[in-house]
Amino acid sequence: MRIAALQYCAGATADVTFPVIETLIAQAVAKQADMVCLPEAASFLPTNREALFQLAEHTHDSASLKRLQAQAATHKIWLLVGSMLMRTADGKSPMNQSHLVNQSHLVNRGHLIDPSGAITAIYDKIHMFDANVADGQVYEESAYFQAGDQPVLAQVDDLNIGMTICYDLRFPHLYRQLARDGADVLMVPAAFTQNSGKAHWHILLRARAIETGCYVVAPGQMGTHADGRVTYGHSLIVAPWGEIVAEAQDGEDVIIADIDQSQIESARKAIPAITTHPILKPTTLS
Ligand SMILES: O=C(O)CNC(=O)[C@H](CS)NC(=O)CCC(=O)C(=O)O
Repeated sequence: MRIAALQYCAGATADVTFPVIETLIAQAVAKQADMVCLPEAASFLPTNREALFQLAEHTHDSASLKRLQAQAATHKIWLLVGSMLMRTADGKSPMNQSHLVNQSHLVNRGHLIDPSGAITAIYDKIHMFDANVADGQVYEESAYFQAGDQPVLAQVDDLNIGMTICYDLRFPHLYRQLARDGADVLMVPAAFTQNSGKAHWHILLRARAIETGCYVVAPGQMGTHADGRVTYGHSLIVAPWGEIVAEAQDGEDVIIADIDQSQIESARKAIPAITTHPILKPTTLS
C-alpha cells in the first residue's frame, strides 16, 4: 500500500483550507497514493477559542467531513482525516477527532461499500496538550476539548492502522498496546509547536517506530496560524527499523512511502520486544 502524508498550514476556517487540501490530495493521487493522511486540525485552526465553538461541526452532519468523503470517493483513496475539531451529538465540549474514510470502490464481501466513502473508524484524542513550551502561547487543550479514552485500531485492506493524534506521541504505552494488538502502521497526525518540534519531533517518532516495529506516518501542520501559534511541520514517515524514509520540505508538501510488511516482520524478528515482556505493574516497596 502506498501512503501519502500531507503538510500545509490550516487556515482560520475550512473554506480557506479546503482548496489547499484538495490540491495536495490531487498531487498525492498523481503519485499513485492508495491512502492520503491529513494532519491534526485538518480543516481549520481557529483564530481563538470562541471561533472554535462557532466553527466546530457535529460529527454526524459535518459539511467538512462530507466534503472529504467526496474526495475519497472521487479519487478512490483511503483518507485519514488526521483530526478535525468536532462537536459530539450531545453538543458538549468539542472533541479532537480523527476519522478514517474508506475507498468508494472497495468491494467488501461482494458488496460495493457506500460510494460516498463511509467513515470506518473514529478516534478521539486521549492525551490533552496542557503545556508551556515558552513560545508565547498558552496551550490548555483540556480546557476546551473533551478527551477520549479508547485506543482505536482500524483495518485498511490488509493493514492494521493504529490511530493516534499529536500529543499522544509522548505516551509510549499507547503505541505499545496498539502494536501488541496488531498495528502495522501508527498514525500521528499533528500540529506540533515549533519549539517542542525542534527538540523532540524526530526523536519521538523514530522511537515509536523502533519500539513497536511499526511504520509511523506523521503528517504535520506547518506555519503561522490565525491564533498566532507557529507549527513545526517536518512531516515524516518512519520505517520499522527507525529510519526516516520520507520527510517534507518547508511549506506545503506531499510525502510518500510504500508500506512493506516484510520490513515489519524482519524488524520484529530481529528485536522481538513488542511480542515479549508483557506490561508489568511496578510494586511499591513500603
Ligand atoms: O488546539 C487545537 O485547536 C488543536 N490541537 C492542537 O493543536 C494540540 C493542542 S494545542 N497541539 C498539540 O497537541 C501539540 C503537541 C506538541 O506540540 C508537543 O507534544 O510538543
